[in-house]
Parts: sequence; C-alpha cells; structure tokens
Amino acid sequence: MRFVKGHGTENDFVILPDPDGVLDLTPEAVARLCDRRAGIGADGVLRAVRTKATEFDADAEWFMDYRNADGGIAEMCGNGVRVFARYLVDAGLAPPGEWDLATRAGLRRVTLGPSGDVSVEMGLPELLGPGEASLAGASFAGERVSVGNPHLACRVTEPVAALDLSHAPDFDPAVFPAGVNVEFYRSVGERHVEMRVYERGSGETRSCGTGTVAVAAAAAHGTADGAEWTVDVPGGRVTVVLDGETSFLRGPAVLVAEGETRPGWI
Ligand SMILES: N[C@@H](CCC[C@H](N)C(=O)O)C(=O)O
Repeated sequence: MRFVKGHGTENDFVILPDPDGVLDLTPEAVARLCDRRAGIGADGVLRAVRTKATEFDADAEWFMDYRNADGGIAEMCGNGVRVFARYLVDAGLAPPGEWDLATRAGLRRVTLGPSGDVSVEMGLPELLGPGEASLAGASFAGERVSVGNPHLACRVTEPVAALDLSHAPDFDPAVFPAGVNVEFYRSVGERHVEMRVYERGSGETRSCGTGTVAVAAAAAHGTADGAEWTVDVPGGRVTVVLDGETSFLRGPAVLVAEGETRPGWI
C-alpha cells in the first residue's frame, strides 16, 4: 500500500492514495497505520479518493475520507484538508490555485500556491451554548461549537502548558452523544490566543484546525466580523479569519515522506 506522510502544524497524517476507491480501509488497519510504535504513526488517515468512486454526490473531483487514529470516522479535519490539498497539488492530481474538495461535512474551498501555506474556507462556525468538561478533578466551562465536527472551547487563565492532558477530559455524554474535541485556550494578546486540544479519537494532538476555528469563534463570540485571529498551538501557529458568514484557516502544510507498507503487514 503506497502512502505519503505529512503534517499541518504537527497535526500529522498518513495519506493513502486510492483514486478508484478500491481500498478496504478497516478501523483496525487505520489504527495500525497510526500506531506510533508498531506502525507509521499519525493522528489520522486521509484516504484520497475520487468523489465519483464514493457514495457522496458532490461537485468536487476529490473526496477526503478522514479517519481518526483510533479508526473512527470524523466529519471534518481542518489541518487534514490543508495537507490533503498540498498532497494533491504536489502529486500533480490538482492544480495550484483555488478549488473545492469534498468532505463528510460538505465542500471546502482551498487556496494554495505550488508550495507554502494552504488556506481553507471552513464555513460558519456554529456557537451552540455553554458546556462543561473536567480534567484531573477540575471543572472547565466552555462554549460548544460546531465546525462540521463537535468542539468544546474552554477558556482558561493559566498558561495552557500547565494543563495535564495525559488523560482524556470527562464530559457529559448526554450533551455530546457523538463525543467531542476539547480545546483549552488562553488569551495572550489582542485577537491572539494559545491553545491545546484533546481530540476525539486521537488524544492530545499538537494542533487541530477545526479546533482553532472553534476557539477563535468562542473567543470572539460573534463580535469579530472580518477579524483575523492568531492561534498558537504546540505545533506552531495558524491564522483564523472570521467574517460573520464564513471562516478561513491558514497555515503550513508539509509533506515529509512517502513509501510503501510491507506486503502482508496491514
Ligand atoms: N485534527 C483535526 C480534527 C480531526 C477530527 C477530530 N478528531 C474529530 O473526531 O472530530 C483538525 O485539524 O480539524
């Protein structure tokens, strides 16, 4: 099985080229690929399949089939879209410029040159009201946000580096029946926040694109039309623009390796 490895602010992915949709990608295979000791290691898998080879009906040539490291399916992955677009352009499967790709959360418009940062239109983040999570016995109030996938953005006052994210935050499954990605963010300047995240299905990651949009939306709370937010994550920095009708996520997308899994391993 051919693969490419890439990351966006160190949120890393195994990309599986599967233009004709012939791969039988089981949750177990995804978990093995993502295993950091016994596999290639990644926060998730991006299967690159032509939309016409899927059950989805969308006006885009390519569909991003995203899976979390535990093998579960998620609706959207902001950094994944950026890395996926960089892969398609690098492989000559899509042109530099502006075009749509299909995801389970709908079409996403990407903008990119032959190299460098990738920007993706993420849609309007939906603020859904208050929520709560607890971590190491402490309770954190947050804002529930949908960016196609579910988030709880919790504002904190201490540096986020001080948080113990070695265990998953607890939350009320009645409030988050499909699970939730939990972000902790602190304001460090004007429209500038630092953030850490514990992702559903992947654990703590060094960045989460949809999470950065959720955090910017929660911090702005509907007051920042046209405003540009800087979000620092453990893996680097991204920019989020909220314009009242949609949002944009911009940041680096890097391909680092490619190869072939050993026959019979998966
Ligand atoms: N890292 C991603 C989000 C991936 C999906 C998430 N773990 C979920 O289950 O919703 C991003 O960059 O947005």
